Amino acid sequence: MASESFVIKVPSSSANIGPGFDVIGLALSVYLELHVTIDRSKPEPSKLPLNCRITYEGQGEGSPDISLDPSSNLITRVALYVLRCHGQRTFPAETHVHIVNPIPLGRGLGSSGSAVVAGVMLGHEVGHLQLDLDRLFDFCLMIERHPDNVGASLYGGFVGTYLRPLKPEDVQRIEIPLSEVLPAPAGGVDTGETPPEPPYGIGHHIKFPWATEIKAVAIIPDFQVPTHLARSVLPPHYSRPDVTFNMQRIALLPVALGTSPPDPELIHLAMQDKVHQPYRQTLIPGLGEVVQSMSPSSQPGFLGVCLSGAGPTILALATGHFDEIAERIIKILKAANPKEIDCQWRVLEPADGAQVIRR
Ligand SMILES: Nc1ncnc2c1ncn2[C@@H]1O[C@H](COP(=O)(O)OP(=O)(O)O)[C@@H](O)[C@H]1O
Ligand SMILES: N[C@@H](CCOP(=O)(O)O)C(=O)O
Repeated sequence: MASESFVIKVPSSSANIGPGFDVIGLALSVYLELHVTIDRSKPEPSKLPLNCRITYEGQGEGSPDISLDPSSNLITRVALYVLRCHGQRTFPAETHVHIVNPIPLGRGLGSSGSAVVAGVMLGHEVGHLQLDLDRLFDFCLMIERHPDNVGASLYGGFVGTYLRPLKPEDVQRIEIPLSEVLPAPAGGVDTGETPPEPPYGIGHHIKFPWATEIKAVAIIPDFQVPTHLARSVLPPHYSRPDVTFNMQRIALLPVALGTSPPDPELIHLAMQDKVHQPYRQTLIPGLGEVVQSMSPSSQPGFLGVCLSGAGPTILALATGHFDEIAERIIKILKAANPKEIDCQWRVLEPADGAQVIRR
């Protein structure tokens, strides 16, 4: 085959949906795309680093967050990890990856989870590896260590994710530091070593139904909250009443969001959380007030509200009156922020999982 081209399309996600911290995820209709071309027709060896050229358009274009060096870019580093676990040291000559990314970075809409899924699928496709989706999930989980956002982006829809009990030696393997899984820069000194392969069957998912009347209104402030920072403010231990509170709600949530017509009071109750949102309010001024002040009885069309992923995006679920809901939330966020902030908002739908499109 002289040349090959295909598109990898991966949805964004909203993780947690209130009480489902590190468990529940919803794939959303904003998509990261990789337009990949492999030109095998040139007789001489490729002069490209790692045989790969990256171009990029979209969120964060030109910023240091998005490297165009294949040994540093998150997507191509992840692809190289998958390839190297299968005895392939570089991309096939000459590989061009054009990234089109409308997912805002560091806002809690799963940009990094989508990038990891896209990277795993890229390695899988260019290496012609023939792995199934569950094995691809294992690779994603060696990098993004919580399964909710990558699970939603890989499998699509509204999902519950969980980690299987692993053998002691496999537990040690999934705790290998990220720096060993994805040495940076990947193309620096190539020791020729095979990186640590994921154990089989690390994660699992289950798809929940989603009532078609329910839309997701994403209110996206114009500042970033890196996920590692939003995780660092969480306590190491929780009180029994707080854990019980979340377990009671998480037992309701999939049924509440899958039942048509939706019951606004039940959904509002089922989206409450005491495990992560109260602690993250310190990073997202106004979050507490949004959660406490919005209710179905005072806001037509409104069902419930939560922090999207690690934030700062706020996700309201609603059946209508989207503009009024978004404007009310934006007003609260603006009033609570000491600095002037801007917010964009969008009405999104649940999305299908990651796909490879060949024409
Ligand atoms: N398409 C992409 N290509 C390369 N790197 C990306 C891409 N999307 C996200 N990233 C990396 O992930 C970081 C954001 O990750 P994170 O803090 O987890 O926020 P988010 O909530 O958006 O996932 C970005 O700063 C960037 O380094
Ligand atoms: N469960 C994680 C999800 C992080 O999602 P992201 O979209 O912010 O990357 C968390 O809440 O930390």
